[in-house]
Amino acid sequence: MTITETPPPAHAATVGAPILEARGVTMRFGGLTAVKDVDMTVREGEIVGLIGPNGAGKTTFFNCLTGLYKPTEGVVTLGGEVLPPKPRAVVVAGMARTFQNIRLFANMTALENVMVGRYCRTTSMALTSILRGPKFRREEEATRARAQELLEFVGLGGSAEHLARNMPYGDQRRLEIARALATDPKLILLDEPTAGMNPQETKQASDLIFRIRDSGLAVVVIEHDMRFIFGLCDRVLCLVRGEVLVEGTPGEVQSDPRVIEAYIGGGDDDDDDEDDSAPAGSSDRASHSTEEKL
Ligand SMILES: Nc1ncnc2c1ncn2[C@@H]1O[C@H](COP(=O)(O)OP(=O)(O)OP(=O)(O)O)[C@@H](O)[C@H]1O
Repeated sequence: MTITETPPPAHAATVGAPILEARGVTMRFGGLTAVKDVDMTVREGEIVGLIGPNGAGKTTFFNCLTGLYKPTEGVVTLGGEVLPPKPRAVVVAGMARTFQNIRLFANMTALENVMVGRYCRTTSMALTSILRGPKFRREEEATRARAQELLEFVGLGGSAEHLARNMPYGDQRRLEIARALATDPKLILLDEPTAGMNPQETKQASDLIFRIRDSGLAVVVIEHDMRFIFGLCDRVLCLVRGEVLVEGTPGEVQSDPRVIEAYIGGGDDDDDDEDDSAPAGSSDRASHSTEEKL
C-alpha cells in the first residue's frame, strides 16, 4: 500500500459557500440498499474525493446527484435550489459529469462532441436551426469557438477534427471532460477520470483538475487510485456498503485504520479480474479493480 506516501495537495486558495448539498440520500434497488443516508456538502473552489471499495455505492450516489436515478429518499440542492431528478434539468442547473465508461459520440469529431455539450446553453429554436438563419449562424460560430477553446484548455487543441473513436484512451477521457465543461457547470463530477491511464496521463489529469478548480468550479472525483486522490483533494469521503465511513482531510482519511481495513476487507464485489492486456482505447480499461494502486 502506498497511501501513506502521498504528496500534500495544492489546496484551493479560497473555499467559498456551499454549492452542492446532498442530505439523507438513500437509493434502494429492491432489497439492496446501495446508498444509505449519505450527506455531502461541496463548497465553491473545493475538490472533494469519493473513495470506497468496489460496490460501495459511489457511482450510484453520482447517479442520484445527477438525476439519472431518483433517490428513494433524500434531497439534493445546487446553489440552494432543489434539483429535480432529471439529467437535463441538472445540467441546465449547473452540474456536469463524466462517466466511468467513456460515453462519447464515437463517430463524431472531438470538436463536434464538445459542441454537443454546448447546445444546452444555446437558444436557437428548431425552426431557426432548420432555416439556418443569421441568429443560428452566429450561435453556431460562437459554439464552435467555445468548443475549440475548451479543447485547447484540456490539451486537445490539435485534435479538433479527429474522430472520437480513433483518439487514444487518455485523450478520450479529456474529451469527455471538455464536453462536460461546455455545459458551463458550476460543479463537475468525474467518475474514475484516471481509470486505465498510465502514470504520465494520470499526472496530466491531476494538473487538468487543478486548472478546472482554479477556473472557478467545484469538483467531485470518484477514484480508486489513492495516491491520485490524496494528492488532489481538499476533503475525502470514504463510502463503504453505501454509507459514509469516514470524512476528512486526505491526511485524516489515509491514516484512519477503518479505511485501510475497508480496502483490505474488500467491498461487496470481489471482482478482481482487471485485464491489463485490454487494448488502448478500450473502455474496458476503466476496470473496477485497481487495488494494486492502493
Ligand atoms: N441499477 C442497479 N440495479 C441493481 N443494483 C445496482 C444497480 N446499480 C448498482 N447496483 C448495486 O449497487 C451497489 C453499488 O454499486 P456502485 O456501482 O454504485 O458501486 P461503486 O462504489 O461505484 O463500485 P465500483 O468502484 O466498482 O464502480 C452494488 O452492489 C451494485 O451491484
